[in-house]
Amino acid sequence: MNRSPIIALDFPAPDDAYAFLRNMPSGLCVKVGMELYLQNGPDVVGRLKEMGHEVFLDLKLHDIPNTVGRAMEGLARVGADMVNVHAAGGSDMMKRALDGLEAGTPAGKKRPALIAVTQLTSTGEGQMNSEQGIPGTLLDSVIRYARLADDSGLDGVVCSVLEASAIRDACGENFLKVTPGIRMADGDLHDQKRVSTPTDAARAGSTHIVVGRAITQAADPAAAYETVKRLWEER
Ligand SMILES: O=C(O)c1cc(=O)[nH]c(=O)n1[C@@H]1O[C@H](COP(=O)(O)O)[C@@H](O)[C@H]1O
Repeated sequence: MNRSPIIALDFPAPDDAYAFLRNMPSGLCVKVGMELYLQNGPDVVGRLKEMGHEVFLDLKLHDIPNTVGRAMEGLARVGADMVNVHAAGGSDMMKRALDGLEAGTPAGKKRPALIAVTQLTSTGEGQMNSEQGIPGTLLDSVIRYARLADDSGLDGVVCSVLEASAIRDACGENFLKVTPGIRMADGDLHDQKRVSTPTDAARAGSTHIVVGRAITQAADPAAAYETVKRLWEER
């Protein structure tokens, strides 16, 4: 995907997403997540592609290797540019996901990029320690998952901006660091815990930022998008 900010189209229905996009610039990077996809199916991805947008299909698959591999084989035909799994599913699952994507990608088409969620940006360190039973720092857990994803052949990870530079050191410049949890300096955090601004994301080495409510719920979403894009590109 190109490096423009990825707008999370977290809407219940395709018509809501299309209405939102009517007032936005063309040729965007957008994200279709569970809310839109699970209620409406794959057509929305094809339609967004026809409209000229690049699409990150964010379904965060996490199941046994065979199930994820076969699901990815099907998803490869949906036409997204990027898809994801949870790194916690393990190395076998991630390798099967990649094999499935490769097997399902139609001849002559580019395989969608495959990235793995490390620790959700809504997770804090105390919660990780007590609820997931993972001791140590959140940064250590994220780096561990990033290395596992890299060793499994994936193209990158989803992480917060706070871990992006350490992942660059561990996995290299070209390994994707897709960072949600983006807020303007005075923005509402909502349910996110590990947040940063577009400026800090650019400085920390994020390769992509994912921005939802800071744009979609702004009074003027097009102006909010332009501000995010300008700050992100002023790297
Ligand atoms: O995989 C994701 O996109 C994702 C991973 C993560 O750790 N945190 C996270 O917020 N996301 C997604 O990024 C978007 C963030 O939305 P906002 O918090 O509204 O900017 C949502 O669509 C989330 O599903």
